Amino acid sequence: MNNPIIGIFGGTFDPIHHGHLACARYVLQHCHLASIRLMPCHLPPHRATPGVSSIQRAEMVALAIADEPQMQLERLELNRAAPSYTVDSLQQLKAQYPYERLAFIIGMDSLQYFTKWHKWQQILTLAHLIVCQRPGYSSATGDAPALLRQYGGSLLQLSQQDAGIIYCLDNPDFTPSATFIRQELATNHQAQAMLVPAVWQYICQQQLYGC
Ligand SMILES: Nc1ncnc2c1ncn2[C@@H]1O[C@H](COP(=O)(O)OP(=O)(O)OP(=O)(O)O)[C@@H](O)[C@H]1O
Ligand SMILES: O=C(O)c1ccc[n+]([C@@H]2O[C@H](COP(=O)([O-])O)[C@@H](O)[C@H]2O)c1
Repeated sequence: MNNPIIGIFGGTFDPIHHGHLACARYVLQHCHLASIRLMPCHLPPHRATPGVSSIQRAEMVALAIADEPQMQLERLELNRAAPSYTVDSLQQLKAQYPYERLAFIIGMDSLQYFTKWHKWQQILTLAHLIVCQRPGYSSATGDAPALLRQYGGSLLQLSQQDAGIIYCLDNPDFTPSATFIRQELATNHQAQAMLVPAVWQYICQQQLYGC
């Protein structure tokens, strides 16, 4: 009997939106994971530091998943002053949960440049990668084809191996992006349809994103 797999869904979550939640629910439904831990990064490695603090982004994640029993907030990157490299977080999680296997969840846009990530080969020794399709991004471009030739595998392989499988989901399009939401909030002060109501209320109360 293999050890259970915990999903780790890292993100800037600036802010968390229905696309993130739809991905996480789809993964839970299709990959038989024990649970998913949503892990907001403190200092994103490959983009500018967000205007909204990591504590506020984490509070929005907590509000968004309050009614999702299989999802938890993972705070470990919030306390690290260094760039939020995934390899460091997975190492820390492995030490914390020695009997569990890990799967790191990303969108297809992230797979496109995965070989630029810090110590990316080591990431694949610590965890599987589960990749959600994302509108506008294809498995035929960027780093994806070479990575999938070398590491691509089935759900059965994912369930049987400890780490190192890249498994691509066949999910429908989940359209929201945080960039679009930030633009809508700054220009029209409207983006409720793409946000959990409690997150929308938090954004209004804290006057984030120009609201
Ligand atoms: N709609 C979506 N469909 C599939 N994957 C998504 C979607 N939105 C986000 N993701 C994935 O979730 C992870 C965290 O995303 P992130 O917090 O950067 O949100 P984002 O919407 O991509 O933000 P931004 O527009 O600021 O880049 C990334 O791996 C990203 O690919
Ligand atoms: O470790 C890296 O080099 C690395 C490079 C880019 C992104 N990541 C992680 O990937 C997740 C999604 O990143 P982002 O920028 O799309 O929100 C988030 O947890 C980041 O810390 C990690």
